[in-house]
Amino acid sequence: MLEGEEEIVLTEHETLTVPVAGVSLNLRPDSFFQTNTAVAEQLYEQAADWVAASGARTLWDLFCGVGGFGLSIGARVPLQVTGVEVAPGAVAAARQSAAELMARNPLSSFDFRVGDAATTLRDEPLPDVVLVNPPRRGIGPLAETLEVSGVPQVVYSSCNVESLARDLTRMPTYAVADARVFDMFPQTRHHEVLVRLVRE
Ligand SMILES: C[S@@+](CC[C@H](N)C(=O)[O-])C[C@H]1O[C@@H](n2cnc3c(N)ncnc32)[C@H](O)[C@@H]1O
Repeated sequence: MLEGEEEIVLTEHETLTVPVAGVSLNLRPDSFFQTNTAVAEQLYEQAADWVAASGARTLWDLFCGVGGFGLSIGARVPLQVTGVEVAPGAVAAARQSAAELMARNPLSSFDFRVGDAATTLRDEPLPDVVLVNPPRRGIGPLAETLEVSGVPQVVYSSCNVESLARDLTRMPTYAVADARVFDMFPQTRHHEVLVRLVRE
């Protein structure tokens, strides 16, 4: 703000609340959020269907952003959810949403941490399902880590089929059990793909 200018406060709220798939997500200016809320809801619900059917009790939500996957799945399925995200503002938003969800629906527990998805949980007991939703570059070295980990199931949400295909070649002991395409970016050549991988 320049000297002499008057500060105009548009809102006292620090977050924008968006209802998606049974949860109220808190968004901040410095946090990623899916560009198409209606399609994000379908994406989160499909992931929740797969996790519910698997009988999982523990879930890692890696590259969790403001927690959309973990919170919406945990709102439907009793789970211990651990989320990891590199952006501190997004983690603060996820923690706020988790506290609000648990106050009205204490079905699951949530632990959102700031850190690198590839390394933050390396000393923790493995979960039943790892969900990954990386940036366009894909999961990189985390593919090899998952390959040797023994995690029975991975749900991979990707906005770039090229990096998805590259990452899957690094995880040969996983077979694609289900896959679904989402028109997240209408009238572009881009789309979101959700894949369920099971260890053979
Ligand atoms: C495609 S967004 C997914 C966000 C979230 N899953 C959702 O549904 O809104 C990818 C996220 O990964 C985060 N990220 C990028 N590199 C990371 C890393 N090395 N470790 C953890 N998170 C990372 C970004 O900040 C971004 O929030």
